[in-house]
Amino acid sequence: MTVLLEIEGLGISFGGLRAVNDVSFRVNPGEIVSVIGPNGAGKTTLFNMISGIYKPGAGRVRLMGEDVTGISPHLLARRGMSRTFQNLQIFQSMTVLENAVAGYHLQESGSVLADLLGLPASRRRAAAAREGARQLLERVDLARAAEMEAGSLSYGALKRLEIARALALNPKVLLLDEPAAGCNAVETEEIDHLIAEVAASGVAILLVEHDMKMVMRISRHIVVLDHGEKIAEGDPATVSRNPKVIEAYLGTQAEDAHAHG
Ligand SMILES: Nc1ncnc2c1ncn2[C@@H]1O[C@H](COP(=O)(O)OP(=O)(O)OP(=O)(O)O)[C@@H](O)[C@H]1O
Repeated sequence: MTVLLEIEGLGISFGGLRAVNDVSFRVNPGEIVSVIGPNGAGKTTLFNMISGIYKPGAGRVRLMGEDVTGISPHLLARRGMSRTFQNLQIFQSMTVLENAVAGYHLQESGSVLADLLGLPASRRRAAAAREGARQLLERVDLARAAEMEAGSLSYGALKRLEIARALALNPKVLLLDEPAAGCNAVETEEIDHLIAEVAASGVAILLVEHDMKMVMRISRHIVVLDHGEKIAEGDPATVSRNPKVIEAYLGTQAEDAHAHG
């Protein structure tokens, strides 16, 4: 089977702090892999290295076998990796449809001048983007909200809109940064279904998520970080029984209790 995303020995330091050290794992087509770990474990930093926001100090990122280490996020998007952000990147005063259309801009190779002049090729591109965006909204169950202002959507719907926008690039690999953060149980379940459906279409999904129930429910494979190191990986049942994992989580609870008590 083709490995879609391969992380090998990834590491980075900030000043003297090793935020991530020697982390390796793979994500295959159709797989949902989650990265978990206590606060400050290095999850966001790892994500930022994979998605080209930080240049790794060590290690390689391979996308469909090609070395893409340190390539900028928009070039990665064109090569088949797209991501969502923990803090929503939705344009609140635009309509839901316009937000979905915005997802197509990264894909466009035509010139800005051609767009300004309204040349036939750019008009065709705009029409295709609108049509694609409508289909995406169907897929994330937001078709009926297409003409609404994005700012008026519920939080769960906004999260689905953000996933729709990432899907506009037709990614092979999708990185989701806390897709269920701030969502209630019903919204989380809707996002669960959407992620499972996207994975079933063959996309490799990597997610960082604090909602442990969701992680255990939907992940095929879990990578556990603590203090920047990979301390365990495996299927949900194996990982949740691992003494190192239990200790890492209980350890932070004890530190928190100490800090607050
Ligand atoms: N830009 C930065 N400069 C300096 N230190 C950083 C930077 N980004 C992260 N760190 C440090 O690196 C470590 C890992 O942080 P990171 O945010 O990746 O953890 P996390 O697992 O995502 O945490 P959380 O669950 O709280 O989001 C922490 O000690 C953090 O303080």
